[in-house]
Amino acid sequence: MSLRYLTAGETHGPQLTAIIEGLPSNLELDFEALNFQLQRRQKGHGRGRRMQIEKDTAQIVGGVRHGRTTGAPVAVVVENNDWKHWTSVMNVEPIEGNDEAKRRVNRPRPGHADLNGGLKYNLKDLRNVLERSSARETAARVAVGAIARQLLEKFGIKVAGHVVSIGEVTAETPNLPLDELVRVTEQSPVRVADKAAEQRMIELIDRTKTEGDSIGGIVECIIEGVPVGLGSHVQWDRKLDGRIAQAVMSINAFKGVEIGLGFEAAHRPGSQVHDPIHYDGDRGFYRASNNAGGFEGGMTTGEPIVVRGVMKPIPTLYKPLASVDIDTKEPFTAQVERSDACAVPAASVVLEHVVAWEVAKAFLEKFGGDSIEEIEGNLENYLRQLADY
Ligand SMILES: Cc1cc2nc3c(=O)[nH]c(=O)nc-3n(C[C@H](O)[C@H](O)[C@H](O)COP(=O)(O)O)c2cc1C
Ligand SMILES: C=C(O[C@@H]1CC(C(=O)O)=C[C@@H](OP(=O)(O)O)[C@H]1O)C(=O)O
Repeated sequence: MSLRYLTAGETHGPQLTAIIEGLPSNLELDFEALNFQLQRRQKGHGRGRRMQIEKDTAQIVGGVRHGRTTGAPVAVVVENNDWKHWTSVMNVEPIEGNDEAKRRVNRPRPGHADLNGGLKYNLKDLRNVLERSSARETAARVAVGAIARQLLEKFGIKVAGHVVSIGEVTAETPNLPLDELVRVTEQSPVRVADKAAEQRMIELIDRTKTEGDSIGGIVECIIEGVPVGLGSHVQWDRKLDGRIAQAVMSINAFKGVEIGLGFEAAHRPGSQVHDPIHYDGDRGFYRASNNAGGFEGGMTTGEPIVVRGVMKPIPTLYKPLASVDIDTKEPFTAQVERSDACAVPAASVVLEHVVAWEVAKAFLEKFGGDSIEEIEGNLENYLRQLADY
């Protein structure tokens, strides 16, 4: 059985729940590291008041004993602290005249899931759509991805992420070793290593917020230490770059994805795109450049995986756009719900974890076994085969 997960839960409900199936036994989990990733997702300049209410921590309520996976499904819960402020809104049906009716959503926000979800599911209170379409769900996905990340780390695979740009402000990306990039960007409120760009990004976010507007950006994830040959060229749905692209596009508000050079490849001749092949007795086959971002033929090349995602500006605007009241069909401005002005730094953490999940899944497809020890043996055999090639 391949690795899979589902999440459930509303943004203002009691909790988010995730069930992961297909993890091997004997994976030692570092709960502190898991919660550290959840807390990283909450940070970043431009987020709204909700992030001061939440202190995300994961409770593992199945599949783990004595700090190690047992091979059974792993169940993870992240509680919503905000639930206590929303119990009546969530539990009492809004009817004309009651307090809950004031929180009914009937003026869909352009750019959010409100109108499509209301029409599709025949829901007259668009809160029923909002509650699940909210990116609160990405807390559950980071919890799940953080477990996948620990599996990868067990085999020497490292994951990092950072912000490339916010609006028109682009950060210089210094050529730092991965650990150093992680350390430096972690201290930045906008997750960049470029101090001048950081300042301009902060000013841009503040200005945008004051104007009642929102702003998006570009985030990047890098994964190092991946062996050659994860994914496969033989079938469309086994191409790992394609699977990563789907995962990235599934993040709320992500509207584009690039691997390696990405869209820039369209502007260059082949001689300035493809990565020449070299061989060294110690390293084996390697590339001096990595324009391919770690993929050829849907398979990893052994070079770092480099994935970029584009986040559109947040849909909820404090100066709302034109909308239509779904009751009267009269023109109205869109509903204003509490909102972030910019969540690009947080989104970089989500990106890391959805990509880590896909890589872990492909890793288990290739080296899978029911226990960590069995996987270690399978990986060792494969590395020997590569060395003898
Ligand atoms: C970390 C994160 C935080 C977000 N915060 C908000 C927010 O506060 N307000 C909002 O309207 N949208 C927010 N979004 C974006 C919406 O969830 C998203 O636009 C919506 O679900 C519609 O989906 P789509 O943009 O992918 O079409 C956030 C997205 C992410 C990744
Ligand atoms: C709760 C989170 O993000 C939320 C994502 C979100 C949306 O519409 O996507 C809207 C806001 O919800 P609220 O109105 O409750 O503040 C964000 O805070 C989170 O990231 O944990």
